[in-house]
Amino acid sequence: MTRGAGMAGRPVQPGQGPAGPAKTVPSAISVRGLTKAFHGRRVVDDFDIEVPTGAIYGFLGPNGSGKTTTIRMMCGLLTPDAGQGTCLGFDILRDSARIKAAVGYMTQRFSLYEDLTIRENLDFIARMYRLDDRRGRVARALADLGLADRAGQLAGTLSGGWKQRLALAACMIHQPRLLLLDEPTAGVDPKARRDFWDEIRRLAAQGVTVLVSTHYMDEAVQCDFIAYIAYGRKLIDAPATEIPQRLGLVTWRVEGPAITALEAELRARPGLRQVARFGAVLHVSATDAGALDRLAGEFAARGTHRWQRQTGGLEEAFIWLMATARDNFAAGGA
Ligand SMILES: Nc1ncnc2c1ncn2[C@@H]1O[C@H](COP(=O)(O)OP(=O)(O)OP(=O)(O)O)[C@@H](O)[C@H]1O
Repeated sequence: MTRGAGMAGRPVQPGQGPAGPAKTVPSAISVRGLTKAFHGRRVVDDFDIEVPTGAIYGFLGPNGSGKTTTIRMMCGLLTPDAGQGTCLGFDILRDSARIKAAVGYMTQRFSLYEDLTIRENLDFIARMYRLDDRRGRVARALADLGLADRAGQLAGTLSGGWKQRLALAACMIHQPRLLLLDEPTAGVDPKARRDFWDEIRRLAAQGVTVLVSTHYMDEAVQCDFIAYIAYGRKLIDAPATEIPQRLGLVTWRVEGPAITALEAELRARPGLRQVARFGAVLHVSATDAGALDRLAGEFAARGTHRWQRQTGGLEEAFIWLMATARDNFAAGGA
């Protein structure tokens, strides 16, 4: 699935063969068999992926599962022990300098100068990249992200949400075609999160491909595709909307009085199931549809609560995945 109909017919990238009219857009990333070991321990194992141009691709998984290492290898920032592929049409093993020049990287921590103004920070980054028309680029970056009115403000005095906007503006100033986001909205208020993701969607619609490494549901639900990684292996890789179905997750929605007491009772019942609270409603999910349907039937027969079977959503799937995985730092392996 390629986001943004306007993308069709973009020229084929170098290394992908001759550009002809109306060619389909090549994948932004196409890698096979990526493997990496540190100190004899394999932290990424035989990783394959195709990332469509303009997609927002989420990388989920427990701490230490290999998400960052995988992303760094795909973008030519780290050399794999084995495997091959292309990123933005460049060979990940041979052309890492060209890939790096086309990638914007937004880390979790604010890494700009707090005692420089917004404009000075952007100008500094533009100098680092030795960009032409610095003044124009900085002005456009300020305007695009709604920062023009605040250009003279010291970066250190900005709120979390504005700092994040500035960080995004800074990592887009060289107009990268691939954006790497590492838990980009951690610790940012909900309104700023939404604004941030609106901006990311706008960039994706223009053809910027976005890779997001995250532990947060709010960020996962913004992604078009999700790859779930544990112990260095990709366990699931699918369009976000298909993830619940891939897990085989069935969900019952429960409404009614004294929902907290019911939640406790359901949690106390043996069997592998998930009870997630969404306000005054419970979502009870499991992969064993038969067992869950019997449980729902038994509780519904009491007549105290309304039980409705529904298709599992990404929220339930995300909670399921994160709950079943432990941190992977201590994982053994070859
Ligand atoms: N340069 C390195 N040298 C040695 N070990 C490393 C190095 N980089 C990563 N590791 C180890 O590789 C494993 C995978 O790390 P990685 O950062 O890729 O995981 P992650 O899924 O991104 O984790 P997190 O969600 O905590 O950021 C971890 O056990 C980590 O300690």
